[in-house]
Amino acid sequence: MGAVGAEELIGREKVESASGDGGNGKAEKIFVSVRLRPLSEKEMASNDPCDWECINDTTVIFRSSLPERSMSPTAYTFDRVFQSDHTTKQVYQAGAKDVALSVVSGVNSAIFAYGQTSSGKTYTMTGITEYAAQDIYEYIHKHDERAYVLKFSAVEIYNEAVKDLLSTDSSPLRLLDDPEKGTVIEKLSEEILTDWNHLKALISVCEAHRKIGETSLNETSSRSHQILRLTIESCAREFLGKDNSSTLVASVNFVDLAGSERASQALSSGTRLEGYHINRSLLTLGSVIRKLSKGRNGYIPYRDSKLTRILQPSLGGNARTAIICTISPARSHIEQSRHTLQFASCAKEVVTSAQVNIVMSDKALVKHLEEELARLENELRYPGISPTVETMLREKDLKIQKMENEINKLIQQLDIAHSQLENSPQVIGKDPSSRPWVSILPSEEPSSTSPLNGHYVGHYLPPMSEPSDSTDLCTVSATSRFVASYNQSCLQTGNYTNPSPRHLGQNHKFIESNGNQGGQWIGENFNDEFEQLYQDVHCIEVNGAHMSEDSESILTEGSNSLQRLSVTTPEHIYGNCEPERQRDLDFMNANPVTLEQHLQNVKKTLSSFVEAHPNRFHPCSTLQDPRSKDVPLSRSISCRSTLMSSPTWLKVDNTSPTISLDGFHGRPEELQKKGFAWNFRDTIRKLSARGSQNSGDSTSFSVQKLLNTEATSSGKMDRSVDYTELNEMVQVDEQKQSTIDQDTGKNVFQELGAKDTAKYVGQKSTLDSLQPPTLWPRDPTDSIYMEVELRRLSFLKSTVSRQHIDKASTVGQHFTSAPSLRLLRRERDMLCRQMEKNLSGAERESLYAKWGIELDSKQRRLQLAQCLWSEPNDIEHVRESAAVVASLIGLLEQGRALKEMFGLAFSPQKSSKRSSWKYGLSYR
Ligand SMILES: Nc1ncnc2c1ncn2[C@@H]1O[C@H](COP(=O)(O)OP(=O)(O)OP(=O)(O)O)[C@@H](O)[C@H]1O
Repeated sequence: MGAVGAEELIGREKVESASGDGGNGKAEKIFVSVRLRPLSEKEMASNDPCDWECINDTTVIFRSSLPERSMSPTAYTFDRVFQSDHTTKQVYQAGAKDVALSVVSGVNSAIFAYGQTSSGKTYTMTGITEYAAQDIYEYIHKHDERAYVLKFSAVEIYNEAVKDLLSTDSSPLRLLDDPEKGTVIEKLSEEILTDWNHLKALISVCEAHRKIGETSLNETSSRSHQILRLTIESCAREFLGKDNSSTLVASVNFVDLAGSERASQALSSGTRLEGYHINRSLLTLGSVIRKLSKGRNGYIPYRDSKLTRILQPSLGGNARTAIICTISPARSHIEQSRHTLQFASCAKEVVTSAQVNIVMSDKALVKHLEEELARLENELRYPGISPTVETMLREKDLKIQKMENEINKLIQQLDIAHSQLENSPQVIGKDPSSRPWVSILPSEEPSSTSPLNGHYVGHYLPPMSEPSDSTDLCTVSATSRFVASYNQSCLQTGNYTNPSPRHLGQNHKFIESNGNQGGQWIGENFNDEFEQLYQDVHCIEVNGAHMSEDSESILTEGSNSLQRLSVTTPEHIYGNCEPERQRDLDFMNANPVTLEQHLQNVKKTLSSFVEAHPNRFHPCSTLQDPRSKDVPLSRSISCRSTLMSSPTWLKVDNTSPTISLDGFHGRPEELQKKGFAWNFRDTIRKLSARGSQNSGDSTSFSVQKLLNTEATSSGKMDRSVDYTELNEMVQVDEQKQSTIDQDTGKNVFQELGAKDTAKYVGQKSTLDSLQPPTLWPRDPTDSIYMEVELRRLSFLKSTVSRQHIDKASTVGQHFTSAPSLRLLRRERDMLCRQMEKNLSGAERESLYAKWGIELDSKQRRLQLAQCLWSEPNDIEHVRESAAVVASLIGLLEQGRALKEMFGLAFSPQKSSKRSSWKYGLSYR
């Protein structure tokens, strides 16, 4: 049995407690050893042979030369056996020290000496007590971090009377039953030890007081059971005297039992009476040990003797116990020796359950009870689960909760994406002739993606609900984000649950089609009309196909958004879907400020591009023979018409007498030098003056709003476009009616006309306080066009951004692209009318033949209109489409732009229906 330090013991106890034994301590068998003493002089003198021999450290055998005893059991095995030549110190170190020193760790312990009279019990226990006391003091001295208090008490049980060996009063002491402490000896004196010498002195006192007598075997036979109790209290010095301190308290009992004896071995009647009591108490002890060795079932007769009653904790209770059984090797004592060995054999089966005894202060006790309460509650919650598993379960619960929250978020995102996916194709598909660009603004998850902007750069306003519009990109983004997040969650949990086959399936199909087929994103859910819309988009975007690689690199490096402008190639928009998704993800996370910066980048890059490719981007470069195949693709004459109508559009502002033009960039410096700068302020002032005569609040559209929008987007004005601006912009439709001068009944635009417009354009430079763009189209009308377009883009981007924010807080706000489709249909109808009006039959037939339309087929003009822009990757086709459109639109009357041509209803509309105005402008 190796020595175990106090810390190790405490640690072991904690481990055991944590292992789920409920804190009842460690179950441990009594350590039993047997010690053979040498033959006494008397035994040797009588030639009493030695029949017992220790063959090893654990086994003692009986070697009898007598044939009648050879049948008896010959070997006994114990935890340790000591031969006659073993010293008491060796017995102590190997058979008692470990148990004895448990006391310094707060664990009760007991060392027993059991054997027949004169077998060497007192001889052994005296030495063990001394060695143990020495070691205890030595330990205390080595552990200065704790403060120790040692107390000593001693009793003897003589003829079933408990006597205090430290007291001169020989009156017996009563045994009391304490509900917490168990059996306590009433009025037992207890000495606080000062040092080792003090203990030795007290032990000497006990020896002096102990009842001894002379027997036939032992002249100084102990006639009583002696119990020397050393109690040790210890507390960490840092907590000494504090409320939250805790104290370890334990006792070690050194028990020197009286020797069993036969009545014949007693010399007098008095000793026979002592022997009776001794044997009786030892018989009870043997009975208790025997019962305990068979388990704790049934009645344990502790109370049958004062000895077993006092030693109850040490016998299968809260203590570590070691029993040293002493025997005489002499043949003459063979029966007592066998009886002792049988007792030892039972004792080694007895299990005790020692635990660290902690005495707490009230405060510490309260804290401990609270912790204990929490532990018990957890036990109730997780019955039969160890604290370690319980902690793991609690962590798992938290993880599961976190994942559930994440899944809920993802499902919400998926629902949004799904609703967007459903909205777009359904609505658009029902109305194939509507203008598709309308659909971008109502997007449930709008973003300021560049495709939106790109629609307005070309001469032909393409559908805004084309494949890469914000709605669908957001759908892709949201779906991608969902799939990624969901997969991540699944990876973390190891569980794959199908969140929503319907949602995932549809979105997945969408993603696949978008990623693999580029423009064929619509898939089977979209009809031919919508496919046509998509082609229309491409026919504008193919503009970029003319560009050089340099221009493309400018666009690529300049801004992500620019890649979605019409000046990019289709591949930029659709060809590589994955980067688009990532950009959209970024975009969706962007705040309005970021979007504004984004727009700024778009503008800068656009300007750079225009500067780098003035010829190709020249607005009037296509003002040639529209039927010529050499006409470079750019804005058609319809653009020019629109430009001419721009001042009219500006005239609608009549509500802001103090117009702030701080955000207006004005004309390019280059144009100012040429005298082409447009006096924007004067124009506004003039228009405002005219508008002020109109119908008050109904003419609430403010140019300043547009300017502010532009200013915001350009970062020169710290102002974001509020959603209310959209409503105000919507009212511009109503305002358009106000462009009908109330006094004259004439249309203001018509009144100003091209001449006024040209005049304004040709006047002085723009505001002095504003810096013009460094790069700007050289053509004055182009410049105006660009300004208008940029304001439109700003407004749209800001509005979409705002909608993106508002949408999060607005449930059930749905937008459709139906108006857009209607406008597209209207535009085609317009082209059909123009064909009939401006083209002769021969010209039309020529066109039909050229475009592969059978002359006898129905709706040939509509077929031709639908053929336009249908092959965006075919530059020749695009040129021819542009030529046809230019030929049709170019025959329009100057100054009367068609609203279908530019997405802006510059020209006044006669309809007084409020709703028509709203649709006419609010979604552009
Ligand atoms: N291991 C030993 N080595 C040498 N002498 C021993 C040994 N054990 C006991 N003795 C001697 O044997 C005698 C009896 O010992 P001891 O008094 O300790 O017996 P006991 O079991 O206490 O007897 P009792 O029960 O009557 O008190 C003593 O004189 C003691 O010195």
